[in-house]
Amino acid sequence: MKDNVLLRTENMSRKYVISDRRETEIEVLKDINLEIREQEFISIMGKSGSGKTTLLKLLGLIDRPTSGKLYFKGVDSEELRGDRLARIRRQDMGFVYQDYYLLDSLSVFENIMLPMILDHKDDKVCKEEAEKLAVSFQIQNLLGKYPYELSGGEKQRTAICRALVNQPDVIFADEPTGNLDSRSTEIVMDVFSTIHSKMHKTIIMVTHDISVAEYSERILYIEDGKITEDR
Ligand SMILES: Nc1ncnc2c1ncn2[C@@H]1O[C@H](COP(=O)(O)OP(=O)(O)OP(=O)(O)O)[C@@H](O)[C@H]1O
Repeated sequence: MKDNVLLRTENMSRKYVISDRRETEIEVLKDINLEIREQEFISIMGKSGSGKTTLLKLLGLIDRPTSGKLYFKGVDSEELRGDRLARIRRQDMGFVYQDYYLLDSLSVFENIMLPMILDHKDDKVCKEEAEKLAVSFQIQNLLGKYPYELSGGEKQRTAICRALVNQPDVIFADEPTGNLDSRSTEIVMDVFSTIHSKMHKTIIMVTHDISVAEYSERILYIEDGKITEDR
């Protein structure tokens, strides 16, 4: 529901140990305090290596903080493990990446349905939901094609349909326009705007492109692992 807190962090940090001779520790995220509400559209910006993807992975429960707290819908992420964590990631969250990660051996239709198939949903329901999304994002004429036959923008719209098919609350996107030309970027960002304004999803997106970030309502800037601006 709009305005409910979806994700909250308290002094969340992430260190990595680099396996050189001295086992050097680097602190990639430092004491992040953040509240993200349902139905917000947020961009995370910052220089290369500033910690954007690390933050996205922590918020998407792919990685874990090394200290501090992260709460998803009020539940301490430390309590989320095993089947419960896998279910949340499959059903409550959708992921979109710069490189699409579509399976070339499956058709566009099968790629979109994949998360539902993995969730053992009814065949007819899978097909209906995938078709509905394909129509919404104007790729219904591509359903029988294979990913290697698509343009970058078409691949990304397929990946977005796949991320939405289980009707998640939140979409995490890591540089979703990073491989696209300006025309395809515009089409894909219009899709994200629709997902936000008409489908009422929360969107958390990493981008280094300010014109892409301007589609969102809130921009977080990260510098050396700290949030330096939140506007
Ligand atoms: N698994 C890991 N082990 C060790 N260091 C890591 C690991 N993952 C990331 N890092 C380091 O953490 C820092 C932040 O990485 P991150 O990928 O979050 O940056 P980013 O802001 O997304 O960068 P880019 O814009 O280049 O993708 C970098 O210095 C990176 O080398």
